[in-house]
Amino acid sequence: MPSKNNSKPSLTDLPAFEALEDHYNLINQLNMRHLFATDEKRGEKYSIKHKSLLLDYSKNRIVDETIPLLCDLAREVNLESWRDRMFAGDKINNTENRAVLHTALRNETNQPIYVDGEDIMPKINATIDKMEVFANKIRKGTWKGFSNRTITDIVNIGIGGSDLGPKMVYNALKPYHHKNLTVHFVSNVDGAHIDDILEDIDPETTLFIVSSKTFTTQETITNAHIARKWLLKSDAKEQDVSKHFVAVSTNIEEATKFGIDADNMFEFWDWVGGRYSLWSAIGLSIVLSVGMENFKKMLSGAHSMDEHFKETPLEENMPVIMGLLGVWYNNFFGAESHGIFPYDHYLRDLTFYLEQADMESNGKSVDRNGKKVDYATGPIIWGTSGINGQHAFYQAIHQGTQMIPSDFIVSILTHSSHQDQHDIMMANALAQTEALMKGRTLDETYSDFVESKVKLENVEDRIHHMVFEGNNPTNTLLLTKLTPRSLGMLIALYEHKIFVQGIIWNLNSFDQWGVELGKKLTKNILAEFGQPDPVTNHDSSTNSLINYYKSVVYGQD
Ligand SMILES: O=P(O)(O)OC[C@H]1O[C@](O)(CO)[C@@H](O)[C@@H]1O
Repeated sequence: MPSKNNSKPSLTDLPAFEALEDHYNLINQLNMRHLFATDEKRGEKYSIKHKSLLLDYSKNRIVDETIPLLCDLAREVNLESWRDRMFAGDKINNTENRAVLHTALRNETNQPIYVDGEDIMPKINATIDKMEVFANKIRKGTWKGFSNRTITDIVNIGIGGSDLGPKMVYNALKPYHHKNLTVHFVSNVDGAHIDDILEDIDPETTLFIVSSKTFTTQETITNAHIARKWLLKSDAKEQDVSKHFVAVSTNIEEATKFGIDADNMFEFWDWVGGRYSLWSAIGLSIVLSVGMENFKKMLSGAHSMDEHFKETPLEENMPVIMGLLGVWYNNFFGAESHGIFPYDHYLRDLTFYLEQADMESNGKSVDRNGKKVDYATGPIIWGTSGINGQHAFYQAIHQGTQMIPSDFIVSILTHSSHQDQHDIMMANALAQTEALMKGRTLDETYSDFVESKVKLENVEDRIHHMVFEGNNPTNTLLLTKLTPRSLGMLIALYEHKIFVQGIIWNLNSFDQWGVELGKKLTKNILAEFGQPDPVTNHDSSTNSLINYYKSVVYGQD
């Protein structure tokens, strides 16, 4: 058994962490209501603007000393040097010996970035050019299917990072879609998912993109084979497959084995993590839909957030502040989850995307040296469209026993023609963060009744149910308008927030070993479904569940 390098002190032993503990003990009972009442400038003071993105973090349980102390912690763990190493292409993904360079994919400056002595910018640019040429053919209708018809439907087959990012962006950029192209996303290995889509499309006018970093993911490869068979059940012949299938992968060998032409392959590289890959060729479905010009605007927005992250002092740095506030609640207040609530219909998939981005990155319990941590790491990320959440789970945020820090994300200008509806949504978002911060005291609850003149039976018994403690932390992120550029900024903001937290927690945020064991056991169980005898080699629960399944489906006892 190899020994672990335990020489580095734990996060909780660092002087800056201990200073934060003392600070927490001093201020954790303070109420934000009081803090707002005693500082008229609080809202303005605790906000950061970067281009069209405004972060108001004033409704957090902080005082003037808090952010500097959190920044001391960031400095003590060398956040700035880790950040610079990431941008420079150092192999900071130590368990896979890989660089972490999704930022290179949006490196507008085109300054060389080296991996193993090779400048990677020329190959990034070549792939972008290849994507553009291909996308233009589809978008202009010059690429023809086997029966000489133009393509009207794109099906992206992928899962995890090869699905969530492109799907989230596709939905977010609806106003920029090509009018004659619809993109569908298949991820689930449940045949019902692909069936639902195949039912609505025509093999003569459909293009499949098989998107898989590894090209070995069971769900994706299974779905890709189903799609291929479906195509060949029409009048299409083997030689027509290349007109209807393209691949996006780092594994050219496997994609070739699947039967995809080299001309129809769009490459990316092992220094792009799956959940950070929407900026790469994995974004092909986005380019097909919104065009390369808009895709480049999204890259440019992300690049501007990269520059902000690299160049702004920690105390005014948006991703740093968001990351550190998360650490404040996680490690000091004991919050276990973090809510993401977009108040924008087009951003409805953002939370799902961030669940993977955040939890696959920082949901870890050993540090980058393999040592078990003795502090909390990545929180549970959850949420949905805010306005829907209000009528579902906000009850628990307002009056439950758990602290749930959350982000409210709102676009000021709407793409919709219904300004009155947009006003309602905006007012709701602002009202929620105000209510979460302020709460409503017992006295105020009484006065509200008196004012409203509502006669309630047994007010005395009920009144306590109507009190809101408040003091619930929120961030408000305002986008001037949801555009390719502001979307790029927003996504990069969260990527860097996750990075900041990973560094504080001393994690490798760029591997995902936690997904492997389940994949391995799936293979064993799948093989056992085909065996005639009952299985006995698992625990008694798994044995009986497998045997029950086999008896119902295959009639085996
Ligand atoms: O793009 P691939 O290699 O098919 O992987 C899909 C997803 O599966 C994972 O490896 C998890 O199993 C994710 O990290 C990744 O985004």
